[in-house]
Amino acid sequence: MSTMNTAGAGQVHVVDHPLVQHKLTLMRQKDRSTNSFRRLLGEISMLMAYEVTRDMPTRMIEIETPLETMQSPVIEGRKTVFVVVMRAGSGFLDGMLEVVPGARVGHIGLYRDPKTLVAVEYYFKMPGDMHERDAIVLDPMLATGNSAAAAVERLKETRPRSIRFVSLLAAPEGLKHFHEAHPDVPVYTAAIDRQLNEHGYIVPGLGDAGDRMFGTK
Ligand SMILES: O=P(O)(O)OC[C@H]1O[C@H](OP(=O)(O)OP(=O)(O)O)[C@H](O)[C@@H]1O
Ligand SMILES: O=c1cc[nH]c(=O)[nH]1
Ligand SMILES: [Mg+2]
Repeated sequence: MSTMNTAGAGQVHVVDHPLVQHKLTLMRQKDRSTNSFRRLLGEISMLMAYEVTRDMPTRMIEIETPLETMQSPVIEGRKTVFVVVMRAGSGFLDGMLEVVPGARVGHIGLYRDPKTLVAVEYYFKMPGDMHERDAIVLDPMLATGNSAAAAVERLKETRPRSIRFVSLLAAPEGLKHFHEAHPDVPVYTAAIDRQLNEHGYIVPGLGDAGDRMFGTK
Protein backbone atom coordinates (compact mmCIF):
# COMPACT_ATOMS: atom_id res chain seq x y z
CA MET A 1 0.00 0.00 0.00
CA SER A 2 1.36 3.47 -0.82
CA THR A 3 0.32 6.61 1.03
CA MET A 4 0.31 10.22 -0.21
CA ASN A 5 -1.19 13.57 0.64
CA THR A 6 -3.60 15.38 -1.70
CA ALA A 7 -3.40 19.12 -2.31
CA GLY A 8 -5.81 19.71 0.58
CA ALA A 9 -3.41 17.72 2.84
CA GLY A 10 -5.77 14.77 3.36
CA GLN A 11 -4.30 11.28 3.23
CA VAL A 12 -4.84 8.87 0.35
CA HIS A 13 -3.81 5.22 0.62
CA VAL A 14 -3.56 3.40 -2.70
CA VAL A 15 -4.01 -0.34 -2.30
CA ASP A 16 -1.60 -1.45 -5.00
CA HIS A 17 -1.55 -5.15 -4.10
CA PRO A 18 -1.22 -7.23 -7.31
CA LEU A 19 -4.38 -9.22 -6.57
CA VAL A 20 -6.42 -6.04 -6.26
CA GLN A 21 -4.89 -4.54 -9.39
CA HIS A 22 -5.51 -7.72 -11.39
CA LYS A 23 -9.17 -7.90 -10.40
CA LEU A 24 -9.65 -4.18 -11.06
CA THR A 25 -8.30 -4.64 -14.59
CA LEU A 26 -10.91 -7.35 -15.19
CA MET A 27 -13.67 -5.10 -13.84
CA ARG A 28 -12.72 -2.24 -16.15
CA GLN A 29 -13.25 -4.38 -19.29
CA LYS A 30 -16.45 -3.27 -20.97
CA ASP A 31 -17.62 -6.76 -21.92
CA ARG A 32 -17.37 -8.15 -18.39
CA SER A 33 -20.73 -9.63 -17.35
CA THR A 34 -22.82 -8.20 -14.51
CA ASN A 35 -22.32 -11.39 -12.56
CA SER A 36 -18.55 -11.35 -12.96
CA PHE A 37 -18.34 -7.59 -12.21
CA ARG A 38 -20.23 -8.07 -8.94
CA ARG A 39 -18.15 -11.09 -7.93
CA LEU A 40 -14.88 -9.24 -8.58
CA LEU A 41 -16.03 -6.24 -6.56
CA GLY A 42 -16.84 -8.60 -3.69
CA GLU A 43 -13.39 -10.18 -3.90
CA ILE A 44 -11.64 -6.81 -4.01
CA SER A 45 -13.62 -5.57 -1.03
CA MET A 46 -12.33 -8.42 1.09
CA LEU A 47 -8.75 -7.65 0.09
CA MET A 48 -9.21 -3.93 0.75
CA ALA A 49 -10.71 -4.73 4.14
CA TYR A 50 -7.29 -6.02 5.21
CA GLU A 51 -5.70 -2.65 4.49
CA VAL A 52 -8.43 -0.42 5.88
CA THR A 53 -8.52 -2.38 9.15
CA ARG A 54 -4.73 -2.63 9.50
CA ASP A 55 -4.60 -0.39 12.61
CA MET A 56 -7.91 -1.53 14.09
CA PRO A 57 -7.86 -1.58 17.90
CA THR A 58 -7.53 -4.95 19.60
CA ARG A 59 -7.82 -6.08 23.19
CA MET A 60 -6.22 -9.02 24.95
CA ILE A 61 -8.29 -11.95 26.15
CA GLU A 62 -7.23 -15.04 28.03
CA ILE A 63 -7.52 -18.29 26.06
CA GLU A 64 -6.50 -21.90 26.54
CA THR A 65 -4.41 -23.50 23.81
CA PRO A 66 -4.08 -27.30 23.95
CA LEU A 67 -0.84 -26.68 25.83
CA GLU A 68 -1.32 -23.70 28.14
CA THR A 69 -3.14 -20.48 28.98
CA MET A 70 -2.16 -17.31 27.13
CA GLN A 71 -3.18 -13.71 26.55
CA SER A 72 -4.07 -13.17 22.88
CA PRO A 73 -5.51 -10.24 20.85
CA VAL A 74 -9.06 -10.03 19.43
CA ILE A 75 -10.53 -7.15 17.41
CA GLU A 76 -13.29 -4.94 18.71
CA GLY A 77 -15.57 -5.67 15.75
CA ARG A 78 -18.68 -4.41 17.53
CA LYS A 79 -17.15 -0.93 17.55
CA THR A 80 -17.01 -0.71 13.78
CA VAL A 81 -19.80 0.56 11.55
CA PHE A 82 -19.68 0.08 7.80
CA VAL A 83 -21.59 2.87 6.09
CA VAL A 84 -22.89 1.85 2.68
CA VAL A 85 -23.47 4.65 0.15
CA MET A 86 -26.29 3.24 -1.96
CA ARG A 87 -26.47 1.78 -4.43
CA ALA A 88 -22.96 0.90 -5.51
CA GLY A 89 -21.49 0.85 -1.99
CA SER A 90 -23.48 -2.31 -1.26
CA GLY A 91 -21.06 -4.20 -3.52
CA PHE A 92 -18.31 -3.55 -0.99
CA LEU A 93 -20.27 -4.70 2.05
CA ASP A 94 -20.23 -8.51 2.03
CA GLY A 95 -16.45 -8.72 1.65
CA MET A 96 -15.94 -6.26 4.51
CA LEU A 97 -18.34 -8.22 6.73
CA GLU A 98 -16.44 -11.44 5.98
CA VAL A 99 -13.41 -9.84 7.57
CA VAL A 100 -15.22 -7.97 10.39
CA PRO A 101 -18.38 -10.03 11.00
CA GLY A 102 -19.30 -8.24 14.21
CA ALA A 103 -19.58 -4.81 12.58
CA ARG A 104 -22.83 -2.86 12.41
CA VAL A 105 -24.06 -1.41 9.12
CA GLY A 106 -25.51 2.01 8.29
CA HIS A 107 -26.93 3.15 4.96
CA ILE A 108 -26.93 6.49 3.17
CA GLY A 109 -28.99 6.74 0.00
CA LEU A 110 -27.54 9.27 -2.45
CA TYR A 111 -27.88 9.72 -6.15
CA ARG A 112 -25.95 12.08 -8.33
CA ASP A 113 -28.14 14.44 -10.35
CA PRO A 114 -26.96 13.75 -13.92
CA LYS A 115 -27.13 17.44 -14.96
CA THR A 116 -25.84 19.32 -11.94
CA LEU A 117 -23.72 16.41 -10.53
CA VAL A 118 -24.97 17.42 -7.07
CA ALA A 119 -25.60 14.55 -4.61
CA VAL A 120 -29.25 14.21 -3.57
CA GLU A 121 -30.02 12.33 -0.34
CA TYR A 122 -32.99 9.95 -0.19
CA TYR A 123 -32.21 7.69 2.79
CA PHE A 124 -30.24 7.77 6.04
CA LYS A 125 -30.16 5.09 8.72
CA MET A 126 -27.36 4.55 11.25
CA PRO A 127 -27.05 2.37 14.35
CA GLY A 128 -27.27 4.02 17.78
CA ASP A 129 -24.16 4.89 19.79
CA MET A 130 -22.34 6.22 16.76
CA HIS A 131 -20.05 8.23 19.02
CA GLU A 132 -18.54 4.91 20.21
CA ARG A 133 -17.94 3.57 16.69
CA ASP A 134 -15.28 3.85 14.02
CA ALA A 135 -17.03 4.44 10.69
CA ILE A 136 -15.80 3.00 7.40
CA VAL A 137 -17.71 4.54 4.48
CA LEU A 138 -18.07 2.38 1.36
CA ASP A 139 -18.60 3.70 -2.17
CA PRO A 140 -16.64 2.31 -5.14
CA MET A 141 -16.62 5.57 -7.13
CA LEU A 142 -15.20 8.92 -6.05
CA ALA A 143 -15.67 11.07 -9.16
CA THR A 144 -16.44 14.77 -8.52
CA GLY A 145 -16.33 13.88 -4.83
CA ASN A 146 -19.75 15.49 -4.29
CA SER A 147 -21.35 12.23 -3.09
CA ALA A 148 -18.43 11.32 -0.85
CA ALA A 149 -18.29 14.81 0.69
CA ALA A 150 -22.07 14.89 1.23
CA ALA A 151 -22.11 11.39 2.75
CA VAL A 152 -19.33 12.25 5.20
CA GLU A 153 -20.86 15.62 6.09
CA ARG A 154 -24.13 13.90 6.95
CA LEU A 155 -22.34 11.13 8.82
CA LYS A 156 -20.41 13.66 10.93
CA GLU A 157 -23.74 14.83 12.37
CA THR A 158 -23.86 11.48 14.25
CA ARG A 159 -20.37 12.10 15.70
CA PRO A 160 -18.63 8.76 15.07
CA ARG A 161 -15.29 8.23 16.82
CA SER A 162 -13.43 8.21 13.51
CA ILE A 163 -14.21 8.10 9.79
CA ARG A 164 -12.37 6.59 6.83
CA PHE A 165 -13.57 6.35 3.25
CA VAL A 166 -13.07 3.34 0.95
CA SER A 167 -13.41 3.64 -2.82
CA LEU A 168 -12.33 1.48 -5.71
CA LEU A 169 -11.55 4.25 -8.21
CA ALA A 170 -10.96 7.93 -7.56
CA ALA A 171 -10.42 10.95 -9.81
CA PRO A 172 -7.76 13.53 -8.83
CA GLU A 173 -10.38 16.32 -8.97
CA GLY A 174 -12.67 14.41 -6.63
CA LEU A 175 -9.94 13.65 -4.13
CA LYS A 176 -9.00 17.33 -4.02
CA HIS A 177 -12.62 18.39 -3.52
CA PHE A 178 -13.20 15.72 -0.87
CA HIS A 179 -10.12 16.60 1.12
CA GLU A 180 -10.83 20.31 0.98
CA ALA A 181 -14.14 19.49 2.68
CA HIS A 182 -12.84 16.71 4.96
CA PRO A 183 -9.04 16.84 5.44
CA ASP A 184 -9.44 14.64 8.52
CA VAL A 185 -10.87 11.65 6.60
CA PRO A 186 -8.33 9.32 4.95
CA VAL A 187 -9.29 7.73 1.64
CA TYR A 188 -8.40 4.16 0.67
CA THR A 189 -8.63 3.42 -3.04
CA ALA A 190 -7.36 0.83 -5.52
CA ALA A 191 -6.48 3.43 -8.19
CA ILE A 192 -6.40 7.14 -8.96
CA ASP A 193 -7.40 7.53 -12.59
CA ARG A 194 -6.44 10.30 -15.03
CA GLN A 195 -9.38 12.72 -14.84
CA LEU A 196 -13.12 13.33 -15.14
CA ASN A 197 -14.79 13.65 -18.54
CA GLU A 198 -17.34 16.35 -19.44
CA HIS A 199 -20.15 14.26 -17.88
CA GLY A 200 -18.32 13.82 -14.60
CA TYR A 201 -17.34 10.21 -15.31
CA ILE A 202 -13.95 8.89 -14.27
CA VAL A 203 -11.68 8.13 -17.25
CA PRO A 204 -10.42 5.64 -18.16
CA GLY A 205 -12.63 4.37 -15.30
CA LEU A 206 -15.05 1.48 -15.50
CA GLY A 207 -18.30 3.23 -16.39
CA ASP A 208 -21.30 3.48 -14.07
CA ALA A 209 -20.58 1.18 -11.14
CA GLY A 210 -24.20 0.90 -9.97
CA ASP A 211 -25.50 0.08 -13.44
CA ARG A 212 -22.74 -2.46 -14.06
CA MET A 213 -23.36 -4.16 -10.70
CA PHE A 214 -27.09 -4.41 -11.09
CA GLY A 215 -27.49 -4.55 -14.87
CA THR A 216 -29.69 -1.45 -14.96
CA LYS A 217 -28.22 0.36 -17.98
O1 LIG B 1 -18.19 11.63 -6.91
P1 LIG B 1 -19.51 11.81 -7.58
O2 LIG B 1 -19.43 12.69 -8.79
O3 LIG B 1 -20.55 12.26 -6.64
O4 LIG B 1 -19.92 10.41 -8.18
C1 LIG B 1 -19.82 9.22 -7.48
C2 LIG B 1 -21.17 8.66 -7.13
O5 LIG B 1 -21.80 8.20 -8.33
C3 LIG B 1 -22.22 6.84 -8.14
O6 LIG B 1 -23.49 6.78 -7.60
P2 LIG B 1 -24.79 7.18 -8.44
O7 LIG B 1 -25.18 8.58 -8.12
O8 LIG B 1 -24.59 6.84 -9.87
O9 LIG B 1 -25.91 6.31 -7.79
P3 LIG B 1 -26.08 4.73 -7.76
O10 LIG B 1 -25.00 4.19 -6.87
O11 LIG B 1 -27.43 4.57 -7.19
O12 LIG B 1 -25.96 4.22 -9.17
C4 LIG B 1 -21.20 6.32 -7.17
O13 LIG B 1 -21.60 5.15 -6.53
C5 LIG B 1 -21.01 7.48 -6.22
O14 LIG B 1 -21.94 7.51 -5.17
O1 LIG C 1 -17.27 7.22 -13.44
C1 LIG C 1 -18.22 7.25 -12.63
C2 LIG C 1 -18.64 8.44 -12.02
C3 LIG C 1 -19.67 8.38 -11.14
N1 LIG C 1 -20.28 7.21 -10.88
C4 LIG C 1 -19.88 6.06 -11.48
O2 LIG C 1 -20.45 5.00 -11.22
N2 LIG C 1 -18.86 6.12 -12.37
MG1 LIG D 1 -24.18 6.97 -5.37
